[in-house]
Formats: sequence, C-alpha cells, structure tokens
Amino acid sequence: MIYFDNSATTQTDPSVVATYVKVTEEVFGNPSSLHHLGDHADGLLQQSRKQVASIMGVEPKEIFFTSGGTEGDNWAIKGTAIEKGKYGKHLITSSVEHPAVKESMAQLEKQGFEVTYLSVNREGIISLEELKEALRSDTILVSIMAVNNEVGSIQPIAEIGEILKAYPKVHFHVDAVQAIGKIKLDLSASSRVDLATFSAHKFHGPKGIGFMYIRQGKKIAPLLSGGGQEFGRRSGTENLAGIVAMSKALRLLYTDALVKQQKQREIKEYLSAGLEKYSKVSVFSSPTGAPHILCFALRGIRGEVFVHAMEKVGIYISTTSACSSRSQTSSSTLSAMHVPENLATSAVRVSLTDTNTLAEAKQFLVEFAKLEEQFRDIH
Ligand SMILES: Cc1ncc(COP(=O)(O)O)c(C=O)c1O
Repeated sequence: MIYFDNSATTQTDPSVVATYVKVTEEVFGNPSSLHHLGDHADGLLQQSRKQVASIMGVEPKEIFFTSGGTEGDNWAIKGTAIEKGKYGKHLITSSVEHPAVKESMAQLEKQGFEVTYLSVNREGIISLEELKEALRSDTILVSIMAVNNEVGSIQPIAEIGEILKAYPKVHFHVDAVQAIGKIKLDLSASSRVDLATFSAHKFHGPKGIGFMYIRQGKKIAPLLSGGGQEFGRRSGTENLAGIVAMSKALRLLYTDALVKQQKQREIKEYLSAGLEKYSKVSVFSSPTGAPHILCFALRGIRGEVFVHAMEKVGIYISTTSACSSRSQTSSSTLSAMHVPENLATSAVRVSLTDTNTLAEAKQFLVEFAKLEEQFRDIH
C-alpha cells in the first residue's frame, strides 16, 4: 500500500497508540476529582500542556485542548463574534478556507454579521492590498489559514500580522491545521497571531483531539459551557489519553522537522516534474507552496475516477479534499484560483508525510503512466 492521503488524515504512530492505551488503562481518574487519582490525571494533563506550549514556543496558559480542527475554527470565529459582536459585526476571511471556517462565517452572516471573503491569485494566495482595503473600524476578526488543505498554498501570515499591528483590537486567527510541522509557524509576541487552530490526526496523533493557541489577554467567548475545565473556557471532561498521545505525536513531529520537510519537498518536486511531462496534466500546487501537498488534474478524467483507479493498484490519494470528495462538488479553492470548472472536476490531491519515500513516488509515476495510457485509449 502507498498512502498519499495524509492531508485527510495520517496513520496514528504506533508509539502514540501505545501511549493512548497506557493512559486509558492506567490513568482513568477525572482531572477535576479531588482524590489522588484526580491529582494524577491532572498532573499528566498539565504536563502535556507544558510540553505542547514549549514545543510551540508559547506559555502553557495559552494552550487549550479541543476536539480538533473543526472545533478550533468554530471556537475562534464564533467565540470572537459572541465576545466582540457588540463592538463590530465585520469579519474578514479568504475565499479558500476549510469548510470549518467558511461554514462558521456563513452561520454568522445569517445572524447579521458581515463577512468579506478575500480573493486569491492563481497560486491561491490572498492580496495584502485587498486585505488593507477590507479592514474597517467595525472589523473584529481576520481569519486566514496558514496552509491550504487542497493545493498547499502558503498565506503570508507574517505580513498579515504586520498590517494588523495597526489594528490591535482585531483578533487574528490562523487555521494552522495543515501547516504544523510543514512550515515555520511563529506564535511569538512579535507575530501578532492571537488564535491558532491545530488538530492531532494530521500529525500521526489520534482523531478527535487538538489544541487552540489563544494569546494571553485575548478574549473569546466559550462555546462549550459547563464544569469550567480548560481555565473556564472550554468545558467538558478532558480527553486525557488523547491529550497525552497528541503531545507525544507533537514531540515526534518536531524531531528533525526540517529534514522531514525537506524530504517531503523532494518527493513533491519529483512527482511534480514527472507529472508535468504529460501534456494533459495541469499542476495547481506551486513549487513554493507547502512541501506535502500536490494538487493536479489529468484533463478529461474525473477526479473520483482517477482516485478509484489508483486505489485498485494500492495507492491512496484523494480528490481535492476529503470533505468535498463525498459530496462530489468541485473544489471551491480551485474555482477561487480561477481554474475552469471542467479542469477542477479532474483535480486530485497527493498529500505526503515524513514516512513517505521517493521509492513510493517512483511507483506512483509508474502506475500513473499505465493509467494515463489506459485513459488515452478510452478517449
Ligand atoms: C485546513 C483545515 N482546517 C480544519 C480542518 C478540520 O480538522 P478536524 O478534522 O480535526 O476537524 C482540516 C481537516 O481536514 C483542515 O485541513
């Protein structure tokens, strides 16, 4: 099997699974309980928070455990709207965000908020000038993803932060789900990022667990009210096994991260060069994009047909995103990048992780050549 669908999810690392099982079996106490079983669980919870914070270069009190990327995005956006809606009702995002952002924005629009969707260029990148023009006195939030999940475009987060330094009251949220471990992420005081969303299953951690970075002093309303866990900001009994396992996965992710990124970039470049030899192939991912995502189309062949043909030879890829593939809608990211509809419906995504190899990429190209020939005959 060749698994090239790592932006949909990654295989949980066996040592992370072992940690998850061990904590589940041995530390079943509720971190809120007063007895020593509770203390033990709470100790492990705070230790994980410290570890995550230290790896991310932030303070432990700035890390909040969530159920993953969707919750983080919803919390950042709706939590800001609830908290700051009395000061302004305008939000800014891009036209290439994950549905967790887009749909949260759409829900707020129905509640009377106004949303500006920044356009992107052919590489999927927003214009800083357009952002500057969009900012208003009633803007309360700018939410821009660091790395796009469909084509891997990298947004200019540092430059957006520079612009937002003149707007200290505007919250700046970054969906960093596809960026963690793949590009440099700066959450330091000078970065101006207030809120950032992360999800463990994208870096070999368990599904259903993630974390949010919330800069100290920045207020967003809780979405989950209840027993006051996570410093009173995200209630619900903590998924301790998931949290400890995620912090282990994060440690592994950041061990030799640069070497791993470089390896993925080499594989992406190798694949891209191999595919571009075919006149019927269009590559949508920029060479300067994230190292792990390569989106392309074989003209005339629908994405899902291509995905299933590859599956038959043991290679797992996806149409542009796992979310849009079941609904069979063409990618809104590609249409925002002005890719014509007939080409967008042929788009597929190869997404890599650090365990992928050049040998797998070679095998992919061998199978691609066979498929291309087969489809050529059909046409
Ligand atoms: C950019 C981005 N944001 C958010 C999410 C949602 O994360 P989760 O699957 O943890 O809910 C994903 C998942 O694909 C993603 O790629």
